Amino acid sequence: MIPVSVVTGFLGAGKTTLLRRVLSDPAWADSAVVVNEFGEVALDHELLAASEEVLVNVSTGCLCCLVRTDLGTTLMDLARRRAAGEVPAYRRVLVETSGLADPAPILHALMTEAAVAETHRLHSVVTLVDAVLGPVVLERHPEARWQVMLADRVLVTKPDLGDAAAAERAVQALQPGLDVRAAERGAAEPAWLFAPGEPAVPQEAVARHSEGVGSILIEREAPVAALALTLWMQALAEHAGAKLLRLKGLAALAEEPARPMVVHAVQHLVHPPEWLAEWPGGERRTRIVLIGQGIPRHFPARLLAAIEAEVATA
Ligand SMILES: Nc1nc2c(ncn2[C@@H]2O[C@H](COP(=O)(O)OP(=O)(O)OP(=O)(O)O)[C@@H](O)[C@H]2O)c(=O)[nH]1
Repeated sequence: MIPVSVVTGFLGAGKTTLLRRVLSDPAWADSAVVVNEFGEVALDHELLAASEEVLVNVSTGCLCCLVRTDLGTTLMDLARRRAAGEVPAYRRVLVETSGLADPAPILHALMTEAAVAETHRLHSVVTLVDAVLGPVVLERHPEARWQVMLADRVLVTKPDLGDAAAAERAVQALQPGLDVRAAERGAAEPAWLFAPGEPAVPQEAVARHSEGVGSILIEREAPVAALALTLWMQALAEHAGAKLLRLKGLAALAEEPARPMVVHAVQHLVHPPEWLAEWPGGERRTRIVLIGQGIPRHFPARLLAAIEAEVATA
């Protein structure tokens, strides 16, 4: 039986950061990782793959809605390749769900779908709650509440930026007595994170979602001036505020087009950019995904064009 652990948590809570850290530990590098993202392009896959030699499978779309076909097929296909020696003999599977996933149908499928349940065992569910936005997110988004209610343990992330104790109280209000710890940038003990849990079999096979959430893709062939990009992200975070659930992507800067800058924002919080050593797949193109609730479709691209024009004339 192959143990499967589910890593969940709302958009931008720090799931990819945690997995990168876990996979850099030699004792945990023999894990297969299945990443699911919401949005039109998959970036986590590139961020993870760019940093580590791991198995990554991606499906864009919502795993909890595609779960019958996608997750089951992915796990069975991986297991077949493992048995055939086509991929390393991984010892466990870590599933990173999309931030918008209701974990109930995912857990339901893992535990009840015959072929999967015969070869895989649901081992544990760890949910990430961000210390900055966690309490508000838990109040506003049903997916985030289900993620906590179905967790075996919760890791509070970004304690360096927010009130970890308040986030823990919000978590305990949903599941009193839950094992909660805080760690910065995924620096939690993997043996604790992935200790065996007692996942409940949820009744729900159908996902429950926040209303009106959609993704917008910004693509650019020409590099963008660093100042324009920074001003655009700040303006979006300030003006779209809570409607901007997530922004992330790879940007080609006019000042340094040879390597991609990784940009991240979560609601009003703009994280400092990071750099990748090279463009994944060699494609030097800015690709930024916004996940929003009620953001007009053309607003982000028009705002960027207006700021670029302003910066060019300054
Ligand atoms: N200061 C600080 N930043 C963090 C911490 N954990 C994650 N981040 C930053 O938060 C941003 C989002 O982190 P990700 O790991 O991409 O979050 P995610 O949950 O995988 O995001 P989605 O897949 O879009 O839901 C990145 O800029 C990270 O560097 C932390 O503990 N402290």
